Amino acid sequence: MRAAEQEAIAAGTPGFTLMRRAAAAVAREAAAMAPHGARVAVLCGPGNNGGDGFVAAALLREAGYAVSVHLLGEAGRLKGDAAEAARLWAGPVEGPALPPAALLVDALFGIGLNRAPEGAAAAAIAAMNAHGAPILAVDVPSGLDADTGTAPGVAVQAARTVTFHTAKPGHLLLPGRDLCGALVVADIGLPETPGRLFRNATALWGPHWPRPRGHSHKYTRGACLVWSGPSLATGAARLSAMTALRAGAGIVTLAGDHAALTEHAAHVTAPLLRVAEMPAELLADPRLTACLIGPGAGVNPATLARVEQLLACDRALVLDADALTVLAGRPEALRRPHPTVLTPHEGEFRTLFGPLPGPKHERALAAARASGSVVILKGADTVIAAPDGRAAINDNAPPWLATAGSGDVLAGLVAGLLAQGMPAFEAACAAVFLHGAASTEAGPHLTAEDLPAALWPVLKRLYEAP
Ligand SMILES: NC(=O)C1=CN([C@@H]2O[C@H](COP(=O)(O)OP(=O)(O)OC[C@H]3O[C@@H](n4cnc5c(N)ncnc54)[C@H](OP(=O)(O)O)[C@@H]3O)[C@@H](O)[C@H]2O)[C@@H](O)CC1
Ligand SMILES: [K+]
Repeated sequence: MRAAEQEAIAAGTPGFTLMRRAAAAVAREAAAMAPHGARVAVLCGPGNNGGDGFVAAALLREAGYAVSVHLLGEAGRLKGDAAEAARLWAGPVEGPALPPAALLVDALFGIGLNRAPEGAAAAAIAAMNAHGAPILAVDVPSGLDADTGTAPGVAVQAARTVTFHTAKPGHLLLPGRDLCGALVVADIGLPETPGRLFRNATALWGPHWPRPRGHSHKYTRGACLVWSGPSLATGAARLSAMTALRAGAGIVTLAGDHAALTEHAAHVTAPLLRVAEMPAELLADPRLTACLIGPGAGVNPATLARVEQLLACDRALVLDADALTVLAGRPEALRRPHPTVLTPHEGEFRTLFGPLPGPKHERALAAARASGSVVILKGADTVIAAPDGRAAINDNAPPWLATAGSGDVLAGLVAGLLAQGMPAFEAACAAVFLHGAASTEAGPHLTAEDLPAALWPVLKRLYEAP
């Protein structure tokens, strides 16, 4: 953000012009939140976030709102663009105590927050939260660290946050995403800056989406092997297999012992069923393009032996659940010269990689580098990280996706896309995004069994997009 701002300024756009554009977006959002003419209280801080607040206040007053401006600190100590902004505000500048108002604009701290708010700053944030009016946060809810999504102390709970140019990690990672309320990203005319950290969206992986052609047959669409758990633990692999088929893999094989396959046979029709003791018995088939192991597998020496056999093969591989736990503390064992995707939740992640420091996307990146694998670190704010340094934060998962079996569906989705030759990072990002979109499609009270069906309309819409 700072680099984009510097580049724009160097190219001839004054910083104050950027501030005016930012403030115009703030005023636009405020007008959408408060009835025309209503009282709006704007709380400004000592830096340029406060500057945005001053300019927005002037614009809102011009538009007919009854605006009061409150400053934390002394007007005489404002510098640069913020000082210029304060001069634009012709009305009185009051202390931080807030009057009754229909809307509060939080322009206290933005991306310049550098420590936990204390004293008067903490009190001002607490007073905003206790006020009762909805809060529109400028750039970042004050107190939230835009780089990490964490709050070092007290933070504003906004109803809406308007940020500029692009979402920051703190808007997407929890608890930051919840503190933001609805997120609006406003264009302020900054140049595109090359980056390696993304918000997960169709544009990130759409160009790699595998589209079957007229001459496709089931084996050219990719063949996927899903290793089953034993009898009475087969449901997880079944969910994965059905989702891999739905994702477009031409053929999916469920493999395991006879008793397990008997259970599968009672439930599914499309997947092939193969009795096998070890994956190597099936890897001789050259048409097989991707394998998945872990759902329902069990944490035991047999699972470890099967995982090691699959790691040694030359197919794309997804390791989930128990297949990750059996490799506790040995991420280097995952290094292989073929596409590999790991799908740990926080507990499995810690077991495999140990405690890593830093925000979620940095921990996922460190794990991706340590394992040479694409890591999907699951949660309500799932992060996808690649060993080459790319990472994406996903924010489209509804809370009702937290249900038994949804992880098995995700693993199957990744495997189905890998089977079709999609590159690992893109396949992982697509799977996480579509998983969230399918849960939104299915709606509250979904069960994991609903997800493969809910994926169908979501996938069909992908093909309708230009
Ligand atoms: N970049 C861009 O392209 C654009 C940026 N724009 C806007 O500028 C904002 C960034 O402005 P910024 O850099 O001045 O930082 P900002 O968030 O105002 O905070 C710094 C001030 O807060 C203080 N302070 C910090 N923590 C504190 C604490 N815990 N408790 C108490 N004080 C604390 C800190 O004080 P100090 O550390 O010096 O004591 C300093 O005075 C950005 O979020 C966006 O709104 C737009 O106008 C358009 C284009
Ligand atoms: K703010």
